[in-house]
Amino acid sequence: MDEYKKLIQEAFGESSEDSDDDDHQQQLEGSSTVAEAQFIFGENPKWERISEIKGLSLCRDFLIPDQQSTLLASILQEGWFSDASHNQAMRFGDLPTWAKELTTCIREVIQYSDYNPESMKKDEQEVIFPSELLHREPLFNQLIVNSYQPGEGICAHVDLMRFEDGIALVSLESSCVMHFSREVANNEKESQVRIPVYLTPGSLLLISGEARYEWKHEINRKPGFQKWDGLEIDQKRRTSITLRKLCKSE
Ligand SMILES: O=C(O)CCC(=O)C(=O)O
Ligand SMILES: [Fe+2]
Repeated sequence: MDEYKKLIQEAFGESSEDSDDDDHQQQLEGSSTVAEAQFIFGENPKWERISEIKGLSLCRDFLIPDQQSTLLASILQEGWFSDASHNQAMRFGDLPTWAKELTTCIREVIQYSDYNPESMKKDEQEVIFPSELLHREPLFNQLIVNSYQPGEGICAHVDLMRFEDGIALVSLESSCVMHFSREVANNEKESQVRIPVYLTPGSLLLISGEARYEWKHEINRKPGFQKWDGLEIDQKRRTSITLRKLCKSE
């Protein structure tokens, strides 16, 4: 992050870190620059490793509340969910401007976080997002927006093989617990390991490698599943954005 700050100061002078609400509001609307990324991510976006699952990284403070509102407004403006019976929208190829902007933000938050690939061992470098995936063009060309009403979830699944490795998931509105699960052989008996991941509004979850191919993920709304720190989550509407890249042969 220090390198990043130096870069911004060189390019835009000391005052480039000053920001007000208007600056925040504009981030997802216009084209992104290095300076803008600073406003979006605040000082130090922190990454959490989900230690049991290789290839799963969570950045809880990816979008500040103003950014979450702007992003949600852009989604609502698409009109996809104006009919209450619609709860999912899909786009392929040329994504809406706000989704391209979000993609730029995702690339930048990975590149400019405290995490420093040069000083890491090879296997640690894979923790956030493999660099060959981060530098592909486009990073993502498929988008799904899900709008979940209280009580709605998604069954355990591995994302389709028609999508490449490297998936990003941004959460808005109500928090939820996503469970990652897989079967393991234990003394010749199969058992299931299930790891809960708490997705708060504005968080970014990156899924690659083992997390993408060897673990299923689900949002189970049955009683007992939506609990965190012993407390039942107050479920309201939740909106999620999934960004992926289609395999070339498709
Ligand atoms: O809504 C979510 O957070 C997950 C969506 C998902 O798993 C998918 O679109 O494949
Ligand atoms: Fe999925």
